[in-house]
Amino acid sequence: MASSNIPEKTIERLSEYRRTLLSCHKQGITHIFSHVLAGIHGITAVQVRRDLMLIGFSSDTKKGYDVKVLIDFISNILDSDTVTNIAVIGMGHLGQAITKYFNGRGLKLKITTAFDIDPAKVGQTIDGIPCHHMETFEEVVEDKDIDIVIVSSPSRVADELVVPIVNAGIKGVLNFTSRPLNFPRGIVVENYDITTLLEKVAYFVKENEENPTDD
Ligand SMILES: NC(=O)c1ccc[n+]([C@@H]2O[C@H](COP(=O)([O-])OP(=O)(O)OC[C@H]3O[C@@H](n4cnc5c(N)ncnc54)[C@H](O)[C@@H]3O)[C@@H](O)[C@H]2O)c1
Repeated sequence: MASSNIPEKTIERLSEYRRTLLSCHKQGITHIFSHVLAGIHGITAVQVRRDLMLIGFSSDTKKGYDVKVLIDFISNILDSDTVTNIAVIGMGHLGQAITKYFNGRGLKLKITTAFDIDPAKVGQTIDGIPCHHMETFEEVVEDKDIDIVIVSSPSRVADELVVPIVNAGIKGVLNFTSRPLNFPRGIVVENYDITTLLEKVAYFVKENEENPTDD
């Protein structure tokens, strides 16, 4: 996906660790051992320590990691200095669900804008987000300083969105349609196809049933 010294899977785990750490911090927990963090995420303590070593974090004390220090350390790696503005393309069921879920979480990522073609949605404010027509995509992206888009349009129109996204200078795309999208180098893209993921789960369930293990 992106060019980075830190592997993609580690980045995903760092984001997951941070959510756990934030929840600990909220509960007043000040320290956490690597094996506890590992247990919560269903991985080994070695994996947690390896991930944290990769980002240069090594202040494991007798009491475990300092939760607040680790949150700040991971945030320095994951977050930009400023808020990153995100737009949703296709403000239907999924687009609205993602917006509701995501905003108000105090992250450095914020969905600020939506695009659609439905006259009933264009010009409206949906869940606090103004919805613009796709025809105005390039100018609105520039005006609202949008860096990332979430594609939740119908799959059949996903291909048509590639050129406008590139032309508008979008830097990252999270695509939820069942149509995998490719972009020129330099644009980070993650295709999240729920059917593929579900079929993968079902396959391994079948495998487990056919070849049960003792543990
Ligand atoms: N709903 C889910 O749980 C779910 C889960 C995983 C993936 N998906 C995928 O997400 C996508 C959206 O699903 P949904 O259920 O929200 O559909 P939906 O029909 O509720 O929403 C699609 C929205 O996209 C808009 N749209 C149509 N053409 C457009 C265009 N050219 N540019 C911008 N917007 C356009 C429509 O007006 C509508 O508001 C689909 O590709 C679907 O396969 C949906």
